[in-house]
Amino acid sequence: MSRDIAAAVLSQSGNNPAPYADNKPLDVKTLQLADPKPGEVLVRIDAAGICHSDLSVINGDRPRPMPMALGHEAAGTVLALGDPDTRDLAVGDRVVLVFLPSCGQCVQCQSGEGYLCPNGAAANGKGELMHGGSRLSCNGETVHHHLGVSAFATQAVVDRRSLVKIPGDIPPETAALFGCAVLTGVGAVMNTAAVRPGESVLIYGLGGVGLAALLGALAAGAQPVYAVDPSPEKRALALELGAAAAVAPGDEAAFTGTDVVIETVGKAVVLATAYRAARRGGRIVTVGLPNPSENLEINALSLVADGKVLMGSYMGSSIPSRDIPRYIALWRAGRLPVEKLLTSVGPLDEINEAMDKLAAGKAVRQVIVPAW
Ligand SMILES: NC(=O)c1ccc[n+]([C@@H]2O[C@H](COP(=O)([O-])OP(=O)(O)OC[C@H]3O[C@@H](n4cnc5c(N)ncnc54)[C@H](O)[C@@H]3O)[C@@H](O)[C@H]2O)c1
Ligand SMILES: [Zn+2]
Ligand SMILES: [Zn+2]
Repeated sequence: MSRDIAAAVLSQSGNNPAPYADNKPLDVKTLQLADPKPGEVLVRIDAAGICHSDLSVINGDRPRPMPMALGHEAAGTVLALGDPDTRDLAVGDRVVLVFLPSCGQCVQCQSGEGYLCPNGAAANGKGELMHGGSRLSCNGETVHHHLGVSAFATQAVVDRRSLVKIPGDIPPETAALFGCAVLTGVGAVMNTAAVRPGESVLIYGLGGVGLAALLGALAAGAQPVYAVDPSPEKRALALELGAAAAVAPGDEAAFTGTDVVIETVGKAVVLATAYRAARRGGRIVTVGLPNPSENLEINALSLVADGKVLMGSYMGSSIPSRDIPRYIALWRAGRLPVEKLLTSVGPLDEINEAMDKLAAGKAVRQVIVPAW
């Protein structure tokens, strides 16, 4: 059995330069979605955020098999379970979708590092689900899943391990952000860097991920928190959220000597600058996903003589089933006001215009409501 859904599909990547609004690389069309297999779940997508990683598939920075139904940051409602004996999830449950399912069996999963699960990463790279293959097609042609999720759609079939159950009272537009921006940005601060109260933090890039990192740093008691971004509007938002200062790239000299530097831009040259900005003995966490052709140039001696610690952070080094409830608790206490990262809420058929805004740096998190 399969059902018809509406989804935003990319058929060719790397040759779709902005402006997306004129070019319309994403085609909103009808796809066939197969039944969930055992271990999989059919979900109605209630809200889906647009992340730079979606844009990176379109512009070719993240090469993926085509065609692909994009979207990976979402909140939804369980419609059906592939395995009727499932005890930890029921029809009607509200869920957040996460962009890397972990197998639970590999060395990384057994070491509490499911965010590095090679089996989840391999499935994501192939555009398939963990049990193999795709559940999406268009008139008989296979359509690939994006990061095991494909959320710019009215419904999705995903692995059980891509879902975290959440309380039913959180507005879907806010809940969606917990799936990527919050998990990644807050996790980079709290898990990867393990920021302690009173430490100074400098953040490069004030998109959804960088501003979530800023909120996470403040919630962790960091003091002061500085921010760098070329956009005056985003710098103003950072100040409103509690940054001590926010400057344009090139003007951050006054902040050098920070304890922790978080890079959320996705360019190797920015990471090199971020590396230099950390104090001797400081920690630099890199979150941005640059084009795979980019290499990092840092002074090799400095790494030793300055005792700096350079760390990569995928999915905020998170255990989603542990961390999403923690971040929701902080949100409820008013200490992680992630809804302030919402720029707009709109329908699926305006997705190209929304991508255009993201590419132009004019939005933080735009959320699509597929059933608009
Ligand atoms: N590691 C992970 O698990 C993970 C998860 C999600 C996203 N990402 C990556 O994180 C990055 C950020 O994602 P996002 O959705 O927040 O993107 P975004 O486009 O919303 O934000 C990027 C920001 O960087 C700013 N910027 C550009 N050049 C800059 C410079 N020289 N100095 C400082 N700021 C600069 C832009 O103005 C923009 O505000 C992307 O590369 C994305 O692919 C990584
Ligand atoms: Zn993302
Ligand atoms: Zn694993």
